[in-house]
Amino acid sequence: MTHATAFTPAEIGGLARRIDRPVVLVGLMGVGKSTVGRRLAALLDTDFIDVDEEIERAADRSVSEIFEAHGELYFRAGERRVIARLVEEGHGVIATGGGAFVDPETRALILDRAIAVWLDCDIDTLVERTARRDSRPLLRKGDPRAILTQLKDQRGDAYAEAQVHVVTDDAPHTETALSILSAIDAWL
Ligand SMILES: Nc1ncnc2c1ncn2[C@@H]1O[C@H](COP(=O)(O)OP(=O)(O)O)[C@@H](O)[C@H]1O
Ligand SMILES: O=C(O)C1=C[C@@H](OP(=O)(O)O)[C@@H](O)[C@H](O)C1
Ligand SMILES: [Mg+2]
Repeated sequence: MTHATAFTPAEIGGLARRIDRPVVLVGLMGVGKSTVGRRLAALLDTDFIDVDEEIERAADRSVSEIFEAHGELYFRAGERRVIARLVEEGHGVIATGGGAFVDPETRALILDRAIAVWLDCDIDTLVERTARRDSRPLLRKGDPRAILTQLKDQRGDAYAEAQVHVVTDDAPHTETALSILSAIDAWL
C-alpha cells in the first residue's frame, strides 16, 4: 500500500537533516530498491549508490558473469566487503541486492550503522518486473515465480529485522519514494 504523501520541500529538507545515517534499501529482487532508491536520493538531495553496480565496477564484470565464473559464495564475499565500505563511507541512499541483508554480518552492520528500509510487494508484481531484464542469475535456475516464492519464505525473517517496513504497489516511483520518506519520518 502506498500513500499519496504530501511533503513540502521545506519538510523534506527538515527530514533530510534528521537522517544522520545512510538509508539502506533491502528486499526481494524486483521490489524497486535500485530505481526507487535513486528517486529517494534525489528527493533528499543526497547521493545514491547501488551495491550491484559498485560490485560490477570493481570486478569489471556483470553480476551474472561473476556468478557464472566464480559462483554465488564468491559474489557474497565481495558483496559483504563492498557494503561494509559503502556504509563506512556514509552515502545517503544505498540500494542493496536482494540477498545482501540475509548475510548475518552485513545485516548486523546495516542495523547498527544505517537505517534499513524493507521494501515489500506481492509475488505477481515481482515476477512481472523481474521478467523485463535477464540480469538476475538466481532466477535463471528454474521457474521465477517458484524461486521468488521460496526466497520470500526463506528471507522474510531477515528482512523483517529492518527498522522500517514499506509495502509498495505499482504506484509511480516518486510516490513510492515519498511513502518511504513518510515511514522514515514516523520511525525517527
Ligand atoms: N513502484 C514501482 N512501480 C512501477 N515499476 C517499478 C516500481 N519499482 C520498480 N519498478 C520497476 O521494476 C523493475 C525492477 O526494479 P529495480 O529497482 O531494479 O528492483 P530491485 O533493485 O529491487 O531488484 C524496473 O523495471 C523498475 O522500473
Ligand atoms: O536476491 C538476490 O540474491 C540477488 C539480487 C540481485 O539484486 P536486485 O535485488 O537488485 O535484483 C543481485 O544482487 C543478484 O542477482 C542476487
Ligand atoms: Mg537492484
